[in-house]
Amino acid sequence: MGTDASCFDTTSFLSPLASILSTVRLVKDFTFLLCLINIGIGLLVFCMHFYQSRLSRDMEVSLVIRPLLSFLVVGVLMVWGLRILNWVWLKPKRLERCLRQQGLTGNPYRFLSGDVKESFAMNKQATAKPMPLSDDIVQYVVPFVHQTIKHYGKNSFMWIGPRPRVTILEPEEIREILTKINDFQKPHNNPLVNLLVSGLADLEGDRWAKHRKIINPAFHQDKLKNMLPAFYQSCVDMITKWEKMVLVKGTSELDVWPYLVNLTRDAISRAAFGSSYEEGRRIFHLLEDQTNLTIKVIQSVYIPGWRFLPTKTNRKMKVIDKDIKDSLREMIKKREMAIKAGEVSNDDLLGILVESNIREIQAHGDHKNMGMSIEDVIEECKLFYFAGQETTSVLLVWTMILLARYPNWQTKAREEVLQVFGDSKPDSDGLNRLKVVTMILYEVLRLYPAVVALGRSIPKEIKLGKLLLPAGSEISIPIVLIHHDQQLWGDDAHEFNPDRFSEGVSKATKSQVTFFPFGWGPRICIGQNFAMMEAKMAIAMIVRHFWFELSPSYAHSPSATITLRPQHGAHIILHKL
Ligand code: HEM
Repeated sequence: MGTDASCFDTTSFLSPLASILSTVRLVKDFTFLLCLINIGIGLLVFCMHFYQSRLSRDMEVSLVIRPLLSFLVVGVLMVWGLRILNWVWLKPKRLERCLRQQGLTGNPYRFLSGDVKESFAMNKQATAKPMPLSDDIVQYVVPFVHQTIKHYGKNSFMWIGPRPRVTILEPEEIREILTKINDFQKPHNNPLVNLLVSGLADLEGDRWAKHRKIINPAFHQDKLKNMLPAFYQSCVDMITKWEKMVLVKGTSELDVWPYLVNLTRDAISRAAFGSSYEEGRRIFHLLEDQTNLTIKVIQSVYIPGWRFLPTKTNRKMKVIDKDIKDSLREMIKKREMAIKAGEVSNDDLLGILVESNIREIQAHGDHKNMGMSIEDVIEECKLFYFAGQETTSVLLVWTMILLARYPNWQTKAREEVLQVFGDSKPDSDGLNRLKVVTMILYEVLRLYPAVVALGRSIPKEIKLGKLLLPAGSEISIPIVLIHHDQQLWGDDAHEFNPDRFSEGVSKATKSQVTFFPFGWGPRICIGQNFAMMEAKMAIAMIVRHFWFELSPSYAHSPSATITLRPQHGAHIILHKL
């Protein structure tokens, strides 16, 4: 599924969201936090007075209780005060000293908000109007990171509120961070984001390993083959709509973005829930409503515990959450029973996941703890939607935009597709043989990575190259910057040139970690083959049916809002072939 506010240094897949949200709210939240503390103190004092008066009236109280109560209150206040002081000032200053002593530079710590305000302002300015039609997007997509590196150099850090975040650009260090997953963990700053997504992308340690092991089989290449009909049907539905549009004049102008979003939503609904597709779709719609509500809540105010208050939105969210969980629980139970009774073939993600879970439990002598609980499976199903849907639609939309801008590559893709499939239905062998289409998709992922940055937290002091990173600091790996680095990719780093992948990824990267749109190491995206298969199917079907070009009304504005979306859509003119 942000770092500086704009760039979504994320942590988990969804951490882009987490980071943005946490940074946005920070300043406002502190005010609210103080209010809460004040109210708490008020209540405490009131209770004290109440007790004191009762005690003195009723029992002519002992002189022991009064000082004891006062002592208790003062003690609690002092502990809280110190904790807050440490959080907002002492700790950030200590971390800052530690980083500066090692030669890292960045803005001085600004009370509580750090670089957040500036970062947001720059982001707002960068997306206020469309950028020129070029693929040199870094300064528009992550303006604050770009400016920080320009000003302070590559060894720099920035402030996400009171947390310093060190930017890492060296491929060897990136390799180390993404390999040592227990030392460099996903940031878990915002509990509200867990309302939306938990599961694999958010777990650590043994629980992560257990879930990954059980979920892995669902994404094996041989299982993905069985999901092709789901991808195919979703593409046919979209192409049929487009064909109707071009029927009369042979050409039509449209914003393809919402159609591609719909395509990937349909594809994941079918692939995840197969026969229960309609119910799956309903759940995904509920999840979408839930996402919007959560974003609204988090962006306006964040108070610890706020989500438990019975506000209108909170109540609505709870109803949706219950609806989603009840439906998923019902579906999962039915599946479990059917699988145990040997009734269904398990071609969809849910079936394979449930089956793999049952196998894991049986392999450990029916020990339920060795598998995932129903609640765990529910969270993983929700995650498939989040992690898998938006990212893939982003890949497709930038592919269409770039192929519209580079008709020579569109022609090459079409020629290859026609040569491999002719008029027949794309199958998995054929999709695996699409070399040009694969090169194009890689180059799109290089220039426009759906996830623009990864984030990691440092739970314990750790050495990284020459640096000794203090516990409590964070790391940002700005994927988009590394993908556009001229020292790593050559002078044409900002240009669309799929040829650079003609001999595969290892050759193009010289086996360095310089291309990692799906992450890298043990926590690499579990759905990358799923996404690539779906994207190849969609692009193959589109280029076979249509020739397309950019509409004059297209406004180029890549914007890192959760993922790297086209802010003003993707206006394309379709021509029937
Ligand atoms: C173009 C499409 C996609 C892109 C660019 C993408 C990108 C990523 C990235 C960068 C990560 C690593 C995050 C990190 O290390 O902090 C990730 C993790 C993950 N992705 Fe994807 N993803 C895509 C499609 C999918 C799909 C289709 C699914 C599932 C249906 C999926 C499920 C996941 C999961 C579960 C994780 C967490 C893995 C773990 O922590 O073990 N992704 N993805």
